[in-house]
Amino acid sequence: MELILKYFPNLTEDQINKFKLLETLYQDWNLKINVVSRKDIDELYLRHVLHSLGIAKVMQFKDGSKIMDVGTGGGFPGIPLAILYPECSFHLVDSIAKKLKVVNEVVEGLGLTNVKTTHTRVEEIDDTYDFIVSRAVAAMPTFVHWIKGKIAKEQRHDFKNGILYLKGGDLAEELKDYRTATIYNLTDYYTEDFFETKKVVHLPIKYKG
Ligand SMILES: C[S@@+](CC[C@H](N)C(=O)[O-])C[C@H]1O[C@@H](n2cnc3c(N)ncnc32)[C@H](O)[C@@H]1O
Repeated sequence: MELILKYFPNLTEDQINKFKLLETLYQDWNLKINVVSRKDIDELYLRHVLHSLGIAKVMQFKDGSKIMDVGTGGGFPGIPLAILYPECSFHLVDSIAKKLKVVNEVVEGLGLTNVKTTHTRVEEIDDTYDFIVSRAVAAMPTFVHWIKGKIAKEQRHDFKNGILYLKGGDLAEELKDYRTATIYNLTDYYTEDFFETKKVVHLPIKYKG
């Protein structure tokens, strides 16, 4: 938890309590339904919470923003972002029901009122969002295809509406067809070795009505 405060020192009491409670909730639920690997649960704050919040280091969501987390799995990056941005609404989507069971329990345990979850493939979602966030779900071309038509028209941020994807490694090949993509190295914000190869990719997506 100190790790979170090191990089996000202005959290409210309520946010601190929620971040603290995450560990207990994930430990309990992970025993029943394994959604986070054993190694990762021991380093929940580094590998999951801080990593998810990397998106918030790159850009800040304005109050009232609508965000979808595609392939949220156990709730990452959606849950940590929902704690950080209580005035934004988050839609967490996954095609595997048992993962969402854990997410729903965590959302309830935290008392988060700004999160909704849907058990479906993202292709079936019929709504629009300011931003679509994700981690470890699909290569960019597939992902872009899936989220077609799901980006809102109205621009409310300096960052253009689109995708904010947590990715790692060499992205040159994967992103070669996306000239408008910008890569942000998380090492610019975090000093822990874990972030050495970790990045946030921002890909603006044009609204197609
Ligand atoms: C490797 S896990 C990553 C989970 C989480 N984002 C994380 O980083 O911890 C990938 C997740 O994407 C989900 N997924 C894959 N394709 C999907 C699709 N088309 N629509 C919704 N969820 C999908 C899977 O069910 C799985 O839970």
